[in-house]
Amino acid sequence: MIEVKGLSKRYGPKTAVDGVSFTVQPGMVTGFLGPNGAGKSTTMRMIMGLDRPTSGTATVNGKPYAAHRAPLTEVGALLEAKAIHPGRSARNHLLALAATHRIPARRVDEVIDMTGLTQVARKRAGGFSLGMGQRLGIATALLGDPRTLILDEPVNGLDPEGVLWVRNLARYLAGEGRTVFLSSHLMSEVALTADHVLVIGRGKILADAPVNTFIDAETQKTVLVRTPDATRLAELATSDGVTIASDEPGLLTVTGLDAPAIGELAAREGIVLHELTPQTSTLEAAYMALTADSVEYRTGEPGADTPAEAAAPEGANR
Ligand SMILES: Nc1ncnc2c1ncn2[C@@H]1O[C@H](COP(=O)(O)OP(=O)(O)OP(=O)(O)O)[C@@H](O)[C@H]1O
Repeated sequence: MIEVKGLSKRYGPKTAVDGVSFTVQPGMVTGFLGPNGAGKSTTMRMIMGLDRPTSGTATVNGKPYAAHRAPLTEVGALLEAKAIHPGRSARNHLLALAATHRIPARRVDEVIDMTGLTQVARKRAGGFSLGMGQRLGIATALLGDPRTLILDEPVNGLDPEGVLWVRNLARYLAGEGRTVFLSSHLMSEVALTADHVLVIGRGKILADAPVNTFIDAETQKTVLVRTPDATRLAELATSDGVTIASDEPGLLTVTGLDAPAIGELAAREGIVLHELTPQTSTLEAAYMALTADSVEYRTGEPGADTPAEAAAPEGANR
């Protein structure tokens, strides 16, 4: 379990993390989402004792990281900065780490096997592709068979097979009762992997909820209706709290009424329906709705009149 209380980090005038409190529970995968520069990596680094908080506390399995006598068996982390000697082989890197943490050498071969690195384990890590480097980072995180895993962008650089592997691994580890905390920019991936999401924007926690609760809270349910009598149905369905949009003749997107209510209204009025489809909202839509005001680095719309907004400097936010 990870417990963070009132955690803040300031870099000079910049507040990277602003008094965040949350708990990451064992037995599930928690996704950590937020726009670029929102404070995800800084938060994870403070949990791992790599950055000193300006204020607040972070504990893993009940203690600050540095207070654990055998930290690698408590927490395994994949963080962005790679601390591996480029001339060393992956196996030797893991063996050296195992030796200094009293982890048996056979565990090195286990994690090499688990992460699919067997073919390249004796090659210089300096020649590794981004994906192989990620696998080695995950192997390093798993080395101590830790109860808690912190993975910053674990699918970065992985091919589709690698992405699927990380998803299955994260779910498997959570299924064993471990705490799995991972950040990702890939919303569809987080939707498939995580049970719970924490959303951070400009250093503050914006949401802390089960994935489905978060999606329901941040998005409006819509129903797609196809009918040759669209104008009449739209007139009959319009009331307080109901909005109807029509992007093409005969097609309505209804917000504020569910599919059974629309179907029953149509039946009462003798209106023929060709399609009645509840639209499922996505994690991406919920995330976009929530973080719209928290984006630090915003790009202009393609084809918009003012393309100069791309990579706007800090402080130029709206
Ligand atoms: N060492 C540092 N010195 C100064 N500012 C920093 C430092 N590290 C991070 N920051 C700033 O703190 C803020 C949070 O950065 P952080 O890397 O935690 O965000 P993030 O959510 O991980 O972003 P990304 O998704 O782009 O990785 C950013 O504005 C960043 O520029």
